[in-house]
Amino acid sequence: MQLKNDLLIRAAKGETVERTPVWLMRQAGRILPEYRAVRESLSGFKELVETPELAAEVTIQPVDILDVDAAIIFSDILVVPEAMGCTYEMIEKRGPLFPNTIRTEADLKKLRVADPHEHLHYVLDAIKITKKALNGRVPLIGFAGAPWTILAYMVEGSGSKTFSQARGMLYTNPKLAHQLLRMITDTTIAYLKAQVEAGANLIQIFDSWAGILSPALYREFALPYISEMCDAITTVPVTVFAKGAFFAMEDFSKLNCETIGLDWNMDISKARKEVGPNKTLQGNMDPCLLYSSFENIQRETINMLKEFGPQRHIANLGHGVYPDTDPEKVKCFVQTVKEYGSIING
Ligand SMILES: Cc1c2[nH]c(c1CCC(=O)O)Cc1[nH]c(c(CCC(=O)O)c1C)Cc1[nH]c(c(CCC(=O)O)c1C)Cc1[nH]c(c(C)c1CCC(=O)O)C2
Repeated sequence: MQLKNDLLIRAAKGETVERTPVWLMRQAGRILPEYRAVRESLSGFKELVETPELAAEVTIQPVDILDVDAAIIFSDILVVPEAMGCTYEMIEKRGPLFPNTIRTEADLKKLRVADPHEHLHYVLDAIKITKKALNGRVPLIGFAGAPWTILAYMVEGSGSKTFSQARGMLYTNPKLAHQLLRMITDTTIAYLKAQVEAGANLIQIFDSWAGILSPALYREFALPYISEMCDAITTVPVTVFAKGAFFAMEDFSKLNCETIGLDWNMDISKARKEVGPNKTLQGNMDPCLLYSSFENIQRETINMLKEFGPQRHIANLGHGVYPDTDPEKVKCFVQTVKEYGSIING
């Protein structure tokens, strides 16, 4: 189906756009009262993720309410470990918890390379329902976690400031780490291909814990698997967002992907030099700006647009929007990009 608003796709491919496209990581979720209303009627987060009609509904909410240029399918990166046989619980106000972590050869033996059509059909169904309901209004983004970030949760068993168990495994049992990364990568490639088949117009890979690895570990345990994933997705643009990986920008320039996401720690002009002219950059406003006044949001957003320049930029935050952000402030960010993104282009 022809997209009515294809700014995101054209910007990703480096085609000329009349205005910078804008969306927000974690736009579907707790910032919206409409999301909380759907969520409260259910037993928990997982029920929402696993009920395709409801996942589709909350996917479309930010398109209607925030007026963003893309939808991102409502799901989680943790559905992949679950499909592999390592289930998680989402504990209210605390985050994910894996009752059975993967730390030994015996743990690994209990896992499988998942078949997305068998074990992740609910996400594929949600994509199909969303596409139909969107009727081409905006592109739909599919996503998955990068293998290192998924390993981090499977080994650690929960969120952590240091992920010391997971990072430790890279030194104490690199062979086991590579075996696990292999299984995650094979599962994720099949899963992303199935998302594209179901209708995803662009794929984003989230490497949320990239920044806790040394450059050497990142090159051994993270980059090769991301590179493989980029090579495997050939029919839609791919975005790689590796939070904190300022040290890997030159490596990213060689990836077979269209867009690199930047967090707010990264210097825009330095990243542009290192990534080169042939990739689109996405980001990178500090989510905390949205706690500030409307005037500040406008001013800083315009500064950001000027720094990135009119082409090969997708406006976004440098990480997911924080749950206690006022949706009116999000709208201000989106509207500022929409207004000034064309003036700067013109
Ligand atoms: C690391 C990571 C996770 N999940 C995700 C990442 C990568 C992005 C990042 O770095 O933030 C990705 C994700 N999670 C969710 C989405 C939905 C789509 C969107 O971006 O709008 C996406 C893209 C929904 C969610 N995923 C989660 C919620 C909150 C659960 C709720 O509704 O109660 C939502 C809306 C829960 C979740 N999921 C995860 C954690 C650590 C938590 C708990 C902390 C938190 O709440 O943010 C794992």
